[in-house]
Amino acid sequence: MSQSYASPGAPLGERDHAIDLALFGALGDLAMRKLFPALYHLDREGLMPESTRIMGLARQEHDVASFRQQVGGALRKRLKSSELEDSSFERFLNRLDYRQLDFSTEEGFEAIREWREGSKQPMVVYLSVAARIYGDICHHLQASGSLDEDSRVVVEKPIGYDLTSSEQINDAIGAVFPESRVYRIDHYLGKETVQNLIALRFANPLFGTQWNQNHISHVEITVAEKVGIEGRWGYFDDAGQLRDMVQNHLLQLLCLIAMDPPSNLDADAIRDEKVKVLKALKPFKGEALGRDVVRGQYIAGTSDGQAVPGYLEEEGANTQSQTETFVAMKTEVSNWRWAGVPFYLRTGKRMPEKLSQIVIHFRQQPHYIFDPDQRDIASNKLIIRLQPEEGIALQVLTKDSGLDKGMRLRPGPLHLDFNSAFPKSRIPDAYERLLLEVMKGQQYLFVRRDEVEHAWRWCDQLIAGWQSRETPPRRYPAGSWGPVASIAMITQDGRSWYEDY
Ligand SMILES: NC(=O)C1=CN([C@@H]2O[C@H](COP(=O)(O)OP(=O)(O)OC[C@H]3O[C@@H](n4cnc5c(N)ncnc54)[C@H](OP(=O)(O)O)[C@@H]3O)[C@@H](O)[C@H]2O)C=CC1
Ligand SMILES: O=C1O[C@H](COP(=O)(O)O)[C@@H](O)[C@H](O)[C@H]1O
Repeated sequence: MSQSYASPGAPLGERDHAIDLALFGALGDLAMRKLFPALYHLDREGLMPESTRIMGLARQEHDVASFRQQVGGALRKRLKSSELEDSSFERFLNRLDYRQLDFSTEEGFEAIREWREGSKQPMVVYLSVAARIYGDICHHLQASGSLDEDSRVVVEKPIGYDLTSSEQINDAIGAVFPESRVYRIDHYLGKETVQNLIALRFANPLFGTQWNQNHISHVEITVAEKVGIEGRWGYFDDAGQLRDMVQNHLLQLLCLIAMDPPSNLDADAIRDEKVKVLKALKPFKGEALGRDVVRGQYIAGTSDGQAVPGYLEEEGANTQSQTETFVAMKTEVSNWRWAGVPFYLRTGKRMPEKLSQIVIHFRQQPHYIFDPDQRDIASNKLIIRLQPEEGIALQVLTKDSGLDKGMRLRPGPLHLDFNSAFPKSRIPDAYERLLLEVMKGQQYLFVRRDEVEHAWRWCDQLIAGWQSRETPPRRYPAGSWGPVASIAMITQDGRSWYEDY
């Protein structure tokens, strides 16, 4: 069943979307850093109905009091003191319950059925654990009679390691939950600016008419991370930056830029269009692999002026690893709208700053009448900044002011900075929005099974190409913008990565 993107429902705070949330992996990194703070904010802002209950589940021994204390400590560490009002804090902690459980065996799952007995609100099962145990948990929930026809499941990325493993995981989830009740998280879809992309593209005729190969010369998507591996070497080294970031976040951003207008704002209408883009992504063949893709791995360098170790010196590292911590590539969406328009993607760990942005470069005027020396700057750019400061800027050309300047052009932004444009509204974290949509039963911000699988199909052919070539990743110092080859890759087309704002 598809869900409406547009239907606003009743006013905030009055909607009937109370749930019983069973949070598997409640003591893990994601739960403590992201999920509990997001749930707390929803509660504090009056978006969590009174009867909502939250059950934490994990392997460690805790009673309810010590679990609440642990979550309370995590909230205090992560939230501003102005966000921690006593009444909201107490109310939120009082919603929490805890059961110690080993997810790999059925024993103990009846505790969830007992917790649910008599409850009239739907259960949301949030699997904040490694994907390899999603199937076991779903099976045990069903076998213990804990589910009903309204129960939903939320699963984290990455779903699998390649197409085959993702199909196995999706089959195991699908044996218990129909697709209409599966919420696959890609937290980039919950970011404020990503939401705005849909509004920008489909509510502004100005862009609607220009959004194709006749008017756009190329597109850049950069997701640069300042952090390194953050103690997740074991997970990351099996994955690498392509599986960790490109397969999901960057391809989702690319889909939202490249997709055709959906016929309406229903979840499936949007997802159908995204799937068409994924199917049209050009595979890398033959020499394109060496020419259009750059893999990198960071070596020791600096971050914020402090010395930091290289990837192979991180805690727990295997010193022979060839895993990439950086990828840059040039790809194309092979369809009528985008034929001949390169999409340049790059993402890496230990880059100089945290920066996620999309830059749409518009073509130059067909006939140019200004100073020939300024030809390079003479094009419009639309810059969509996801983080750190969310905003949208349209770079336009005006005349440089001053009597001595003649008809000199000057690029300048028409700039919408969300923080200054809407100073009273706090920009919510992606997980707040996603959790609220799960509570409401809206699927438009979640990834459908076929999207995940088409994305894997495309990544698998790239990884197979890498494996057949056996080329080691190129080194780049921590604190730099990646291997020089990634700059050469775009320069060979007479372009450069956009680094101003
Ligand atoms: N952390 C992040 O920033 C991100 C995480 N994700 C995804 O979110 C999910 C969770 O990640 P993360 O929080 O980092 O993982 P963690 O390993 O930090 O947390 C997992 C939690 O699940 C518990 N657990 C694992 N196996 C069992 C079991 N068999 N029985 C009972 N409890 C178990 C762990 O308990 P114990 O500590 O006892 O092992 C721990 O509480 C993963 O799918 C990950 O890929 C996605 C994006 C970002
Ligand atoms: O999913 C992941 O995302 C984070 C980056 O997320 P952001 O919201 O901070 O941009 C990344 O560090 C992590 O490796 C990856 O698993």
